[in-house]
Amino acid sequence: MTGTAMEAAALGRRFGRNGEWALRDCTFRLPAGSVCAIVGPNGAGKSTLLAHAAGLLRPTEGTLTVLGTTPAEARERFAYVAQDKPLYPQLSIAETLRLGSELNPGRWDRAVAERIVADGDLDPHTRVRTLSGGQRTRVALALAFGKRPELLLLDEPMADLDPLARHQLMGALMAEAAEHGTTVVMSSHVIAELEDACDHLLLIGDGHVRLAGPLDALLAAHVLVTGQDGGLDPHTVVESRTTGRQLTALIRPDGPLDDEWQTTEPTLEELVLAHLRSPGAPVLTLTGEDEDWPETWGAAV
Ligand SMILES: Nc1ncnc2c1ncn2[C@@H]1O[C@H](COP(=O)(O)OP(=O)(O)OP(=O)(O)O)[C@@H](O)[C@H]1O
Repeated sequence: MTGTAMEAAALGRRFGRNGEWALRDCTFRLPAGSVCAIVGPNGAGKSTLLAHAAGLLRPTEGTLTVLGTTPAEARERFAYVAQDKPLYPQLSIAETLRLGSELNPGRWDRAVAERIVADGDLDPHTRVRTLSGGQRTRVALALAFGKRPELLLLDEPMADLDPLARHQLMGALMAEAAEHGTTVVMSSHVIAELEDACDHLLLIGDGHVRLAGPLDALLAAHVLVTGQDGGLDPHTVVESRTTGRQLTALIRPDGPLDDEWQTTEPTLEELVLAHLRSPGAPVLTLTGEDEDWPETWGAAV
């Protein structure tokens, strides 16, 4: 078993004594070195989860550890880029990076931070307050990368970047993860950009973990079936639609399928959209360490 980058056990968080639960009963484990996408609808709890991992919020119940310890103790070993990318507006980019270097003595990678800024054609003397949203994101990512963290926590990092910048920074992110074994955990609503980049998925809905595990295993545990509207027992149906007598469904097979079904493996987008449209579908958590998988077709828990 590889090391663990993040582990939640029955994690729950409510805002206010009688407030709604933003997260409830969340249990998952993320191996070190993985690149994990956190997806889910607006208000699902993605930012709340990342803020707990960054040590900015305390659980109401349960636990969340990062890099094998508490977020407070791991503080120097991870970097967190919040959704609103807070930076000091009065500083220039160069001063911002210098601050990054002073706050991270012994681990600051000046070259990597400066390269990310230069790739965006940004003049280091520009004041942060005059930058566009996407340019601020680039500086925030430069600060995070420069820290040379073991774990990068990114809350919708690509949301305000143009397609070219998004592609280039995503590439930089992947190269970083591959070269240094950095674990990356990022929330995103842009599913298409996650498919090639991520190897783990955490789908959160209404504060609960709905899908968790290695992407390959989660995809392989599902099948898109098309055929005459017949029974799908004993398989688990995540979502089904009928047009005339034709039925299309995303299922989790519980054994071999009848020959009359046409089957394909879903794309990540199909998997995520089907679960978003069917919030009542049973939870599926795969560890990737089940040796007899996929013969057992995964274990629904
Ligand atoms: N400081 C807070 N006080 C009260 N409720 C909060 C607070 N922060 C978040 N919440 C609530 O917790 C729930 C989860 O919010 P969160 O920001 O984690 O969702 P999200 O999945 O990141 O959403 P989005 O995709 O819109 O960014 C929401 O119902 C939200 O209203």
